[in-house]
Amino acid sequence: RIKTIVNKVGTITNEFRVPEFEILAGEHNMITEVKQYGATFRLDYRLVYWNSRLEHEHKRLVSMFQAGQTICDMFTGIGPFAIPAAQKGCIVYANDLNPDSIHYLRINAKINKVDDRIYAYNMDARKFISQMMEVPNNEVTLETSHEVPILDTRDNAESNSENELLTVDTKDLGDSNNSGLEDVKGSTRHTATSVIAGKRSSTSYHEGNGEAHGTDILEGCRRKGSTNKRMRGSEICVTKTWEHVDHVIMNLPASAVQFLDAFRGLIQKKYWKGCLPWIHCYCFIRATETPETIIAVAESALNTRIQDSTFHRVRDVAPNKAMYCLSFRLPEACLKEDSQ
Ligand SMILES: C[S@@+](CC[C@H](N)C(=O)[O-])C[C@H]1O[C@@H](n2cnc3c(N)ncnc32)[C@H](O)[C@@H]1O
Repeated sequence: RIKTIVNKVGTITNEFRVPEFEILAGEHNMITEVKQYGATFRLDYRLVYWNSRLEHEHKRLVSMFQAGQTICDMFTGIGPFAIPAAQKGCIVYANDLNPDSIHYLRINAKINKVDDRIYAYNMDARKFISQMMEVPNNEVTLETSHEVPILDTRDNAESNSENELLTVDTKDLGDSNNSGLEDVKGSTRHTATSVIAGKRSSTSYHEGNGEAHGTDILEGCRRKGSTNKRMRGSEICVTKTWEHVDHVIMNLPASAVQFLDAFRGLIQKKYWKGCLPWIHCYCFIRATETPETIIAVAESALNTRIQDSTFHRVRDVAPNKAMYCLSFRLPEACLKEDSQ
């Protein structure tokens, strides 16, 4: 079944992290399908980033997520975190600057039948995360000129789906605390409000230790009764990203740490409910560096101290360079006070 044999040449230097390949034999066609933990990913190796060596890491991170949680994936690629997270019952806001990645993300969401749980965005990661956390004037609309909602869109990028409606059927929603839904339905502008499976926490963010009626940092915000299975339609309710996000994924190891400044004063304290999000920020550590070096850069970007961070060694990428995942809960000091 092998149709094309390629050799990776050079090092990745371009913005979209797309490697260069030379074709050694076979068809000059780089579109293929790969499988990871039961999900299928279609991609064109000439146009998008893909690395099968990250399979375990994709699996490890997604294993931390619970059904019903809200995930923001700032550098999603073709969706190797986003798709399994959605399969697990999370609602995922997935962004990438590369339009071809978003094209394949949408295709893959459909192939894996999770296009009702993934919202795709094609913009710079800083703009994306600030848009996610922006409280709309009337809590209804957001500026979404580059947004590509997967819901109700067609199979290919030529479908001009960017401006299509996101229509949300409100009739089965049991949660009465859904201001804005009426306006979402039929609105010509999509909001960051989305219908998700699972009951969301209605606890407000509390000053002090930053915990919302929780104990252990990972378990503290898990919703009661949530499982790893997809939720039933009858459990559908509504989330707003400016009120609560559970996890933020930042897999751009060469520079993700530098994007952490985007979180300074980003979340408005008075709207936020529950625990602050976990940030999973990938980075490279060279032989001359230590985890403390990276923490110092991260703290400088956030302009505050990070408590209880963990470093997970993902893989060695070169003799003197390893890829790590730095995980921590966003510090309380990053919240925007009412008066700011
Ligand atoms: C290392 S890849 C990771 C992709 C995917 N998360 C994975 O695990 O395969 C990084 C991705 O970030 C995207 N990217 C690079 N700069 C970006 C930016 N400023 N904003 C948003 N995405 C960006 C690239 O197009 C690429 O798809």
